[in-house]
Amino acid sequence: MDDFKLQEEMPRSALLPTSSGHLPHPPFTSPHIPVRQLHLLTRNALLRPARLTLRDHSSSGATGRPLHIRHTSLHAPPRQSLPSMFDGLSEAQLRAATSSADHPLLIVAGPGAGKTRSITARVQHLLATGVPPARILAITFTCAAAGEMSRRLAAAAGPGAEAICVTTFHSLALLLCRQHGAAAGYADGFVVRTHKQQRKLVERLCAQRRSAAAAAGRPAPAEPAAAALLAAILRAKAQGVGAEACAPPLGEVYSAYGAAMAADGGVDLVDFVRIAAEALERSAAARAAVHARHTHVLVDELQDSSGAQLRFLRLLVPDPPCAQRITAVGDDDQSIYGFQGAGGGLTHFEAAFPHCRRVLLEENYRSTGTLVDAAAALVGHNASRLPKRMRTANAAGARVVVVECRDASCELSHVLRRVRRLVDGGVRRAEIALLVRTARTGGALQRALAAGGVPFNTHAAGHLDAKPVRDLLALLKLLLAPHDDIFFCRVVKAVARTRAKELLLVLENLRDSMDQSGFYPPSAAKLPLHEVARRLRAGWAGGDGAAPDTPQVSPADRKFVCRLVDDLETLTRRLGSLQLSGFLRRCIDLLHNKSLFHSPQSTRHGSRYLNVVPHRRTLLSLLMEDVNAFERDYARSQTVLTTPRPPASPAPPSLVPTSHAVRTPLAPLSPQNESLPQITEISDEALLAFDIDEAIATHYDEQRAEACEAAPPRRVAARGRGGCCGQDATTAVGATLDAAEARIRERNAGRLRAFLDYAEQARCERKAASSEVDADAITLCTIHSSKGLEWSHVFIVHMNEGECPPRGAQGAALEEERRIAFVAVTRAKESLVITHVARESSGEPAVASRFIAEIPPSLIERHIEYS
Ligand SMILES: Nc1ncnc2c1ncn2[C@@H]1O[C@H](COP(=O)(O)OP(=O)(O)OP(=O)(O)O)[C@@H](O)[C@H]1O
Repeated sequence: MDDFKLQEEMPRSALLPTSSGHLPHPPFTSPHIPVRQLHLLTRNALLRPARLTLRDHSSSGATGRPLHIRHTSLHAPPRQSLPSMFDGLSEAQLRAATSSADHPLLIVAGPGAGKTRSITARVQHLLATGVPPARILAITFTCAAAGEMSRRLAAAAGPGAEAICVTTFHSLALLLCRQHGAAAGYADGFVVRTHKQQRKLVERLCAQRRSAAAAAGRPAPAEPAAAALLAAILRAKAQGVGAEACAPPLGEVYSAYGAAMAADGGVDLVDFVRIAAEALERSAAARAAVHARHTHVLVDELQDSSGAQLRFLRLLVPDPPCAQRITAVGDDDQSIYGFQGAGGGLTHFEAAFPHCRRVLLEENYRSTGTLVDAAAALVGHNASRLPKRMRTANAAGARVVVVECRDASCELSHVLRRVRRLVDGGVRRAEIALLVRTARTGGALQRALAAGGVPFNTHAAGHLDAKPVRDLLALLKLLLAPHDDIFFCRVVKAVARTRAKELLLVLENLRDSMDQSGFYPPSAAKLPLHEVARRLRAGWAGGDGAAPDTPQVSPADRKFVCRLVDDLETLTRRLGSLQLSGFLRRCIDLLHNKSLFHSPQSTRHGSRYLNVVPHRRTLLSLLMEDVNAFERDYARSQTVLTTPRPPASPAPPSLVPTSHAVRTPLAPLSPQNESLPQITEISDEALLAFDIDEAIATHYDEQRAEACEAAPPRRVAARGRGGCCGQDATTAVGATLDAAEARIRERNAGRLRAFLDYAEQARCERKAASSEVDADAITLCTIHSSKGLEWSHVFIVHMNEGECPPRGAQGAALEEERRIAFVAVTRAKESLVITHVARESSGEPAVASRFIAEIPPSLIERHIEYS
């Protein structure tokens, strides 16, 4: 074979297809190369960032000879010669994937138009053009979407994709808050309040307002329910609207809510993004670090971003004249989180990045022609939307089946019959989905499916919502925030069970009396209950002054308090020595309901905690799946979101077991110890495998001897302690181990905090991890949870006025409801069945959803089912 060689230093962009899909004229030299080899060569150039020389191994053995490429053969731009990562992409998708990275790019696409595919191809394109994976930041809205994107990238781009930071808005903002929150006035140790805690706070504030009104002789203020007030506050926050801009009573409660959260050191999910944005706005150093770390940003599902998220996003990218390398993809017709303050993401993006280029993807690859037409007609009734024309080259397929059922029970049996018919006809259960607008209908369906023995998965399930898990999370939070009474009370309830209420009352009374007793140092602020317990325990043990006079504490309670305080201290110590999964198991051992972690997840019908039937996994195994998923993301986020470390130094003689890797040095030792081998910072992998208690117990003497051997004899002699195991050396090694333990504990605390943040976000998403999905089961989920997914056969159940849309929806709210219905319709690939009832369970006549009437009658096949 002739020798061929690529021109060295040729820009790889020269190998990329132009916007028309043609390969550009290449700056190659020399004669002949077969098209197949050219294809390979081009693909290699795209996939390998390094300079490329192709060698002929056919004749010359291992080293091979450099190959030269025939110039003319590259002129031919046949589609089949395009690199495989672009194979099958449409012209528009190709344009989206390969458009210049130096400009902001907005990909606007309809459902099933291949957004996910295009954004994955764009990442591949960036990698192929030499962008290091660690410089790429991909942001999604949910943990589940982030997991899906990671999987797709790994499948498409191989191991290199591991280093890409795929994260969610919340996770990224949280991490930046923890790292740079001080710039916005927030300490690292802030506590993330759960939704329930937020609601309770609003309830308390409302109660205070009522009491204040009663005390002043005024009538009680007329206020919406606490849940509605909280939703309004969170929505306003997400939209960047302050309390001062809201009318009473919302503005007043909002302002009191903010003050109470700040006093408490708590934040809610909306706060992260705001705090992170404020930190980036105020700290040029933080901004510079983020810009240097991530040169290319990609955002999926942009339509779901709120004003606060857009502001945050804008700060992740440098100002012009620097290149603004950001790509966002979204569909305004699928914006269904307006109730959380999202909306207008696409137009806001174009305003934030004025030089943004736009690519439109209109072809639907998912659904039949009939379904595409039905969906387009439905959403066409919305006034506020970007102009878009959905089309498909797919076959017309069957008409949409609309079934009017007598009532809810008739509807459920009808749906079940149709599902069975599909399965009996050979359809895989995994290809069927039942979509509902509300969890109430979902609960009824769940009961029907369970009673009918039909296996199903539900994306509304949440093992993180199970009580034992919430108890465990409270315990973990208490370890990180021992001053927090909310967590302490929950832990006491989880550990002491029936005695908890009385015991907490005793502790609260003791706290009140502490200042007067003289036994305890007076303090202006209330002592945290955990601190009260700790002081009691120390006093009873005779360690902290005289034993307190506490006749009101029964011997059993006293024993309980001592044990609890000791256990919490032990766990805090163990935090410095155990990997996360092991640590969680130790914590579970403390809870009275620990046996529940080892039994299969139970079913709770009819509530938002819908469940999977049959399900053999235990709560513990589900939790450990979360831990594993978290560990994968965390390890990656730590390497890609923090400042690069200096190169690893060779490991010195180790003071820890040799299996535990060691890296860069810790803070210098004190002068008298300086010649001892230094304990070094322990790597993440070592942290995972390292139990310092065990290490100290098992290896201390051995390590001490090693350390002393390593110390220069001059030093030991100078100390005059007569040998390598002298006091100085022992103290030095002990101090060094202490320092290492403290450092590991600090890092593990950071990891635990990040895990709690992760768990809270996953819980809020109310989405089961995809690993929970049973492959041979149909899917039952809310329409919101179905976003981004697709099935061959979809049922939308209970499409009635009052359900979809809910009662009273009008204007923007009605348009959002229509988009929700649109999302549901566009999940189907082949068939869609919509059911509604003629009579409510109360006996009242029911009305079919107006959205059904907005689908052209020619696309509908109607049935009536009253049997
Ligand atoms: N160029 C293409 N040729 C054939 N099939 C395609 C193409 N692009 C995408 N698809 C298929 O179309 C379906 C929808 O793709 P994808 O999930 O990426 O769309 P999407 O725009 O993210 O959809 P949605 O927003 O509705 O969730 C998938 O089954 C995908 O494999």
